[in-house]
Amino acid sequence: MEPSPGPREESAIDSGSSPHRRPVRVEVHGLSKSFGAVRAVDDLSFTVEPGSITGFLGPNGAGKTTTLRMALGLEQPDAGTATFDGTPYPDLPSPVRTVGAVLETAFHPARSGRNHLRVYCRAAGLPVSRADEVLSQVGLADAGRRRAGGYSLGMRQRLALATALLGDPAVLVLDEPANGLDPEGIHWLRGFLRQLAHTEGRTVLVSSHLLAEMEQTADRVVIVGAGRLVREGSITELRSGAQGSGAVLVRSPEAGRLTEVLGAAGFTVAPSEDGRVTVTGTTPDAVGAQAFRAGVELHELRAETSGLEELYFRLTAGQEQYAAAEGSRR
Ligand SMILES: Nc1ncnc2c1ncn2[C@@H]1O[C@H](COP(=O)(O)OP(=O)(O)OP(=O)(O)O)[C@@H](O)[C@H]1O
Repeated sequence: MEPSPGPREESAIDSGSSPHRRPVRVEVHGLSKSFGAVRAVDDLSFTVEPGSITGFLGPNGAGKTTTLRMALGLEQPDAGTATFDGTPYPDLPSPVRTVGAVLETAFHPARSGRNHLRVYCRAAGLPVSRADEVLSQVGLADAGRRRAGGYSLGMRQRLALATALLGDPAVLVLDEPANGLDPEGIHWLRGFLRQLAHTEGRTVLVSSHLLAEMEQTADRVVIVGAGRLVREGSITELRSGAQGSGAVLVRSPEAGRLTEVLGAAGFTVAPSEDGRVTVTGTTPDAVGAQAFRAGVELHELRAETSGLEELYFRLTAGQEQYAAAEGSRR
C-alpha cells in the first residue's frame, strides 16, 4: 500500500455517490521504462474507461507493477505519459480524491485497522470519520478495532482496499488484489469491484497474471507481455475472436478450394485432412463473407471459443521476464 498524500482538505466525503466524484478516464501513452538491460515497459499505450473493470493481464515480469507505479508517480518513466483525465498523477489537484491505489499491503502490525486508516486520513487531510465508513464498506466494521498484525490475508486485502477508498476516489488501481484470497474472498472481491465500477461509475484497473480470474471479473482486458501491449479489448471480443484475436474454425466439403480462396484473400489458413480449416487473425463474419462471395459451401463456421486460456498463453508465450536477482529488487 502506497501512501498518496494530498493537500489538506477537511470537507466531508460520502461513500457511494459523492457529488465531487466525476468519471475519470485513464490514458497511458507510449510509456517506457528500463532497469539496466531489462526493458520492463516498452512503448505501452492503453486506456481505462470509467464505469467498467479493466483487467491488466500479463505473465510474471510482464511490466504490470512498473506500469502502475509510473502511473502513480512512484517511478519516473523513461518516456511516455500516464494521465487521469489528461492530468499526470503528480499534478492532480487532489490526488487522494481522484485515485486510490493498492500496490502492496504493509501495515504496522501493532496498530488496529481503524488506527491505520485514521493515520492515513490525517496524512491526506481527510476527515477521520472516513476510517469507520470505509471499514464498514469493506466488511471490517467489527474487526477494525483489532490489531492488523492478527488479520488473515483476506482481511489485509480488505484493509488495503479500505485505504484506497478513503478519499472516495473516482479511479481505483489495484495490483493483484486477489492474491492469496480464498474462493469466498475472491467472490466477495468480484462483487465489490462490480459495485464500485458498474453501480458507482468508478474507473477500476486491476492487475493479475491469472486469466481465469480476470475472465470472471473484468469487462475489458489489457494484455501485456515483455512490457509491450499484446491485446486490448473486451472479454467478449477476445472470446469470440471478434477483433481477430482468436481462430475461426470452418468445415467445408470444398476445403481445398476454401483454403485457396481464403489464402488469396490474405488470410492465414491451416487446412487439416478432415475437411476442417483453421483461419487465424480474423472473424467468422469475414471468413463467411469471403466463402459466400466465392460460392464455397460451408457446413460449419465458428469462433474457437474454448481457447481463451490457450489464446492468452499463445499471446504471451515466452514473454516472462526474470530479473537476475528477483529477490533483491525494490
Ligand atoms: N526496481 C527494479 N529494478 C530492477 N528491475 C526491475 C525493477 N522493477 C521491476 N524490474 C524488472 O522489470 C520487469 C517487469 O517487472 P514488473 O514487476 O513490473 O512485472 P509484473 O508484470 O508486475 O510482474 P509480477 O506479476 O511478477 O509482479 C521484470 O523483469 C522485473 O524483474
